[in-house]
Amino acid sequence: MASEGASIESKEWTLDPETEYRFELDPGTSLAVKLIRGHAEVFGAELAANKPYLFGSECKAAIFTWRGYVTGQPSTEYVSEETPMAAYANLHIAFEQMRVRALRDLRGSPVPEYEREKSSDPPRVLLLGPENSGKTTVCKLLINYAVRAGQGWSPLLINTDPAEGGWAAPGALSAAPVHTPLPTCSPGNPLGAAATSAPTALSSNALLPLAYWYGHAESKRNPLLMERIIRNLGENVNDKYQVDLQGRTAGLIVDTPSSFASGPGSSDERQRLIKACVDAFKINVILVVGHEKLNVEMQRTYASRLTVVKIPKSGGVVELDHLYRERVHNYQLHTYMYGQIIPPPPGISSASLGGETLSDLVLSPSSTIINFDDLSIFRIGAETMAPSSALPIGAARAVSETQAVSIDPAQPGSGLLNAVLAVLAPPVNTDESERYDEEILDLPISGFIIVTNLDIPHRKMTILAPNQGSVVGRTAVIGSFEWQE
Ligand SMILES: Nc1ncnc2c1ncn2[C@@H]1O[C@H](COP(=O)(O)OP(=O)(O)OP(=O)(O)O)[C@@H](O)[C@H]1O
Repeated sequence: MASEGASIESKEWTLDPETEYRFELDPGTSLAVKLIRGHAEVFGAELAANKPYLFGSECKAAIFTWRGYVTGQPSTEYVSEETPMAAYANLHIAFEQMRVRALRDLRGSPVPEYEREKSSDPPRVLLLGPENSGKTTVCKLLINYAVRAGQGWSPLLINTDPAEGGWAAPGALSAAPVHTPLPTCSPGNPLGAAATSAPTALSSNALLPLAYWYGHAESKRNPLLMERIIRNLGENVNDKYQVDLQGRTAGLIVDTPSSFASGPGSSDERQRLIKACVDAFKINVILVVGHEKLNVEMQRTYASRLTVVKIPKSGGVVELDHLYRERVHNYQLHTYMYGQIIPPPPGISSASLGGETLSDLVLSPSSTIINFDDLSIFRIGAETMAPSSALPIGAARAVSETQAVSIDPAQPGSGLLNAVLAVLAPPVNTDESERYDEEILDLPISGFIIVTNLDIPHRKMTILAPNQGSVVGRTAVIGSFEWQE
């Protein structure tokens, strides 16, 4: 460990093979990491040598390495010799073999005798686990290893955790083919940046996600809507695979919310959502992260038709509390509008964020005044909604969970001020006879806006959007997320 100059606190760590340096950052602090010698990776994304990498926005992560050099002041830092990386690497090898068999089958190449009995299905993996079990991290790791395998795989990463945000704002469920390793530098961009909110010339930003708007952080708030979105994502994935046969061989990985594994919601609801994922994405492997009961439950339900594997939880996964999760939602919305801004620690002038130059990641949103009538705004279901199972026997809902209710911005209590709105893509089919009542639920998101001011007397509102594109005539949907700068 060595100190470097008066203004910065720097330390040098020498790590043994298969150990990791773990850190947790406090609000407002950042960390720069430079690899001096050997190989190192952050959740599967390799670090280039002699190049400072920045981490910020209360990032919690680990660098799995042989030799490193660290500058900054993490609130918690330590080296761990106990990691489940060997088990995760074995999983990756098994998935890689499945991909190779799928590609061989597609190309009609000869199959060796000892592999004749094996299936030629690519890995389509569902990750399940309780809160803070490291599901998202395992997904990222497995995707990054696949991308780095040098075979040109672009597996699909599907995020069904509405609290995660993924490539869109929190509240969205999304899917994207991943071509380059996903960086981890801030929880504001947990899965790397999407091309829709950042310059497309950057390699790690070339992600083009398909996203649907759920609008809430908890999946139990509107399970019917969740299920519908999962099925919509599944249909799109299957349509893609119909025409992209080679892309199909890379497989897919589905991250899920912790409420699928445990929690207060009813067990039937959980099971229904898991089944929706299994069916929609034609899952053939379920990975259960460190949860014995869920593993047994999944073995009982699915072992006859697919593989269920229990995998160890990493001791490095940090217990994230409610307040931290709220701050992360704010970071995500800020990042969506303004790009990824992390001031480097004192003494560090040139650093990169997940491999990209700092200045390339800054965006300037635009604030525009529009008329109330320029935008049709809807809410899906009622504002406060008890689950159907909690209604008195025989009682029916006034507004169903999947009904789109129009919102009048002029009404006091519309809930629009500071609300995050998802602007939906226009329907592909403009033929009136083909329109249907719940069409709005099946339209993907084209972007997000925030209502920053309401001028009811003049029937005008101010909106903040990441670009200057017009939203006049578009349809937007509100959820339960709010954001203020
Ligand atoms: N080995 C590790 N060392 C340090 N931090 C880690 C490690 N693995 C995961 N983390 C951190 O722990 C936190 C929780 O991990 P992650 O988001 O993967 O869990 P999860 O099970 O998906 O969470 P959720 O409860 O939101 O579903 C994240 O901030 C992640 O970066």
